Amino acid sequence: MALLITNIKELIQIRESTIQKVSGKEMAELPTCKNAWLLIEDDVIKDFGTMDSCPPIGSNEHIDATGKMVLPAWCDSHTHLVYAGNRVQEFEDRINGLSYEEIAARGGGILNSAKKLNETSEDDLYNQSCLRLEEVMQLGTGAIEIKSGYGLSVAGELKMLRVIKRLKQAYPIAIKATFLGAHAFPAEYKQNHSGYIDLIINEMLPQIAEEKLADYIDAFCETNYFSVAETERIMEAGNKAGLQPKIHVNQFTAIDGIAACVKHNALTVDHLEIVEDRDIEALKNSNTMPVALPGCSFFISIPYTPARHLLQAGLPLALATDFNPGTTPSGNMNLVVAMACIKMKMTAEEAINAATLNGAYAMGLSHTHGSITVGKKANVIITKSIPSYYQLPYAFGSNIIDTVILNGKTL
Ligand SMILES: N=CN[C@@H](CCC(=O)O)C(=O)O
Ligand SMILES: [Zn+2]
Repeated sequence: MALLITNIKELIQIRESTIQKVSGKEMAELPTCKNAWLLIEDDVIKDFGTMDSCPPIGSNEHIDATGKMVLPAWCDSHTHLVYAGNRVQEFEDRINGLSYEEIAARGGGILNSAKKLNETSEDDLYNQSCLRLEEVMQLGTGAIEIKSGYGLSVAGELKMLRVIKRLKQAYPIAIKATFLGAHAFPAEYKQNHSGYIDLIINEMLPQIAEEKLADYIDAFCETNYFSVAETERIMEAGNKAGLQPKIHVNQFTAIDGIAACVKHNALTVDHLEIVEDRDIEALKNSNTMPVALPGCSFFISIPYTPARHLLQAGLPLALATDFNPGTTPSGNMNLVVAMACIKMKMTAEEAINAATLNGAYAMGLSHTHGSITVGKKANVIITKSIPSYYQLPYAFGSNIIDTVILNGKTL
């Protein structure tokens, strides 16, 4: 089954397969091809070029993309899309003056979501999660990471990860699962941190590894959550079980967690709203990808990740949504790209690189996703007729998407 897209005004993010991520100054370059065609065969990109070399339409399915642009589907490397219910009440409390930390200290926040999740059946949780996944696919996301972390009990964490497994089997989007048992300490372990970490390492992890339910391991390394030493225990155990770390760190405070993450070969360090020079030094010459989550900064009014400092230091950066009920109830990568340009002063080229190729790297998927490359998955967005790709951040909030194609099939 082949699909030929012709007369593409601009084919965006065309790369050789050897490029797995872009860093520093390289992020300002977004290779494109004007007046282009793209041939998709089954679920992969077969070839592309300029219209003067366009193959005949013949028996291929055909889309005429006159005036429209084509880019790789978004790669959202950090979400908590599987959750039960919502936290609208806390949103109202914050409007009325409480901070995220104050709400968490009163037993709200992550523990509130954990209570709801443990009272929800697996089927109900799956059905709620399907709706969110379908929504983000329509918004152009073609690869996504989903975390556990609202179970905080053996049964709850396994329930979340089994739901993620069912989503993987049911949808054409690429999904990576991350085990986030170390998201918060359940109330009964508040005075017994090592007891809860023992539960994670000795009870949860072996079952998760046995059932192959997770690809990565995560922890919330933060003041009042998991200390650097506690996070190191989690990372060590994860690495031993074959789960590479992807860690929440530097969201509210800088406590030298980033250096520890690099030491333990973390694939990503995520949030980084508060970054010290020593954090940047720790990331230099490492394979660890920093991930910014501007939707979280926007929603709970905290600083934005200092993208310009990271890029000036020659580091790469990925952008993701952080879709979750507490700090970011939105999985819209288009809005994330716009916020990165508007609030973090990233150029559209940098933001698109961060939300595609570098996002794919942040899920270990850059060999198959994140760029228009012969042999990669045919996951593309066809835009509406737009004057330039700057329309995306400029007309923030407008829907510029005409068609989403995942694994070669139109949604
Ligand atoms: N910071 C930790 N975890 C989530 C928020 C979780 C919640 O509030 O439910 C985040 O990435 O922002
Ligand atoms: Zn998160």
